[in-house]
Amino acid sequence: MSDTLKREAAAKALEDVRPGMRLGLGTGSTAWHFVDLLGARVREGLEVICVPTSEATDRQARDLSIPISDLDTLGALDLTVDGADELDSALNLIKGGGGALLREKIVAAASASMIVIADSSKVVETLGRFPLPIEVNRFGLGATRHALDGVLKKHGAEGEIRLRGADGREPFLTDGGHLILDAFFGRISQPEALSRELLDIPGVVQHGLFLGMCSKAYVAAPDGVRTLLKTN
Ligand SMILES: O=C(CO)[C@H](O)[C@H](O)COP(=O)(O)O
Repeated sequence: MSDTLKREAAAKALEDVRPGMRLGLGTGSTAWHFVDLLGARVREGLEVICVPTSEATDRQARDLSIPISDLDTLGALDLTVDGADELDSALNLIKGGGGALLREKIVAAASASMIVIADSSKVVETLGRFPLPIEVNRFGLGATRHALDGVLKKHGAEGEIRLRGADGREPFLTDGGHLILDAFFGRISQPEALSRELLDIPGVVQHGLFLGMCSKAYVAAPDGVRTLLKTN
């Protein structure tokens, strides 16, 4: 997606921000634009308090003098604005392409509402074309992979599981010091069941399926920004 479209979706989400809000700040190239635009509003006098979902967003927000706090202090948030790798018409999401899924899910779950900003290429009929990021503990990786293989098979996965960043280099480590396994499903026809089965594996810390968490999405296309609302 072009930076212009990312910025347009981000600008639309900024219209939902009210003075005094406790905000969750997402991670990724689309969320970057939201934080950038928010920084400009804060410079103009908007008062908000924010919890970033990654070290990268934390740095960006601090550089822009956006007031930062944490969930230990605030406990709950009013709104989180974040990007997504895929979203369907029920506003179920795949997230974690940037590796921040654990903090993103903790922050979104602590928020009264979550808005996703994305371009129309991220909208899919069925989730799963984008490889599902699964955050796992380093300990017992072989056993975790073995258990995951069984879950992938049961859910008719079209592809395999890949350790992120492992091609000849050190594997990618999340902000929490965990590994990411990317699982190539092709299509995920039973996301709720899959979510439960993944979380039943002890080595799985969290996965990138965000089900029923997003209340609204701003989807940018060359002919404008569409608003999608959660229906149920
Ligand atoms: O989940 C994420 C990071 O963990 C991102 O929100 C997702 O990867 C989308 O990123 P981008 O806006 O760069 O396409």
